[in-house]
Amino acid sequence: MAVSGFEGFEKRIELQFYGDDPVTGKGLRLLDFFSLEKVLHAVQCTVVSAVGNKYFDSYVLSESSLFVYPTKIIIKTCGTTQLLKSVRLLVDYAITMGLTVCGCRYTRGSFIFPHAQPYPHTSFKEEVVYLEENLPKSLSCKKASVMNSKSCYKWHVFNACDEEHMVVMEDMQADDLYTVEICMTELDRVLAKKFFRRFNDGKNGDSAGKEMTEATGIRDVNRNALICDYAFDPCGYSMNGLDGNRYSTVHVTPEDGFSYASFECVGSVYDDREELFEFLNKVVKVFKPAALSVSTTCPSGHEMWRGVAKAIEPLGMRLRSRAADEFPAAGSVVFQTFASRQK
Ligand SMILES: C[S@+](CC[C@H](N)C(=O)[O-])C[C@H]1O[C@@H](n2cnc3c(N)ncnc32)[C@H](O)[C@@H]1O
Repeated sequence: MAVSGFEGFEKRIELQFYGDDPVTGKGLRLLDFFSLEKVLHAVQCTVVSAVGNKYFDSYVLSESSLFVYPTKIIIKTCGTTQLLKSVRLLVDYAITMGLTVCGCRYTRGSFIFPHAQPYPHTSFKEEVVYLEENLPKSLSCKKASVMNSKSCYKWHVFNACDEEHMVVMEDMQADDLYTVEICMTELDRVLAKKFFRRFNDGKNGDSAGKEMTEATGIRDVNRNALICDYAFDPCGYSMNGLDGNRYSTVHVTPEDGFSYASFECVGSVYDDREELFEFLNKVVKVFKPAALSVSTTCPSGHEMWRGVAKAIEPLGMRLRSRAADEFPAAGSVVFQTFASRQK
């Protein structure tokens, strides 16, 4: 942990591949655990809990989460982890499995303790240079952007894709997927206390995690999800939810002074949107943050951000800023920030 406090804001990378054997259809899910551990060792985190289903494997990490699909991998890490060190290793492992990387998306908010971040996370510029040096040259359609807000929190996005597969990727986007990433700070103190373990509770990380999932209301966000949860000692909480081929994930740093919680989920733009808006509404109620940002990534033209704002505003949150940008193959990213009306 940094001398100052724990950095809750996560770094997130998503790598997309092609070349999966249609017979097994397992792709990256066949990567052995030893190799995954090597990747995580480079990033400086470990697996604390894991569960998979028919569609993907999910891992709760000592610093956030990892999701492995046949042709997609998503790693989200917080603290002072060196997430980008995973890129070269993953691309190389994938080659040995007959898979080729064709897309990369890196996103993060603004760190609370930027000076505690190690290379290559010392600045966004450094991160972009590092990504460009470690991704294959074939990912030539690139764009890096810092999306501003009225507060000190900004949204950093780097996107790269292979020109040859851009059409395929755009088709895949067109068929559907959105990602919603919420970052909450200055959590309600009473609610944040629920993410502290009781002294000598006689539980382990898994059983204490289960208890927190129920006691905090996180279990009610999506009752259909299979949940893999973990409570850290003396405080902190992480969970992955699996609902068919969709994941959701929650991470909590409850310490006063740098409290932070995040929620992320994926889905199809053709799903029932009311369900998503209900999830968002329930999650924000679990934390009642003073400040919140939401980044919505989806195929251009779907305007999911409108409903996202409508779900959050009735919870005593006022929209402070909105920024939008377009990225090759990834579609449109809309970054919205909100502040509690009570502040
Ligand atoms: C890993 S969790 C959740 C991460 C998430 N990105 C976040 O900060 O919201 C981080 C919380 O767990 C606490 N924690 C306790 N032991 C930890 C450990 N061994 N590794 C990482 N975090 C730990 C931290 O102090 C912090 O409150």
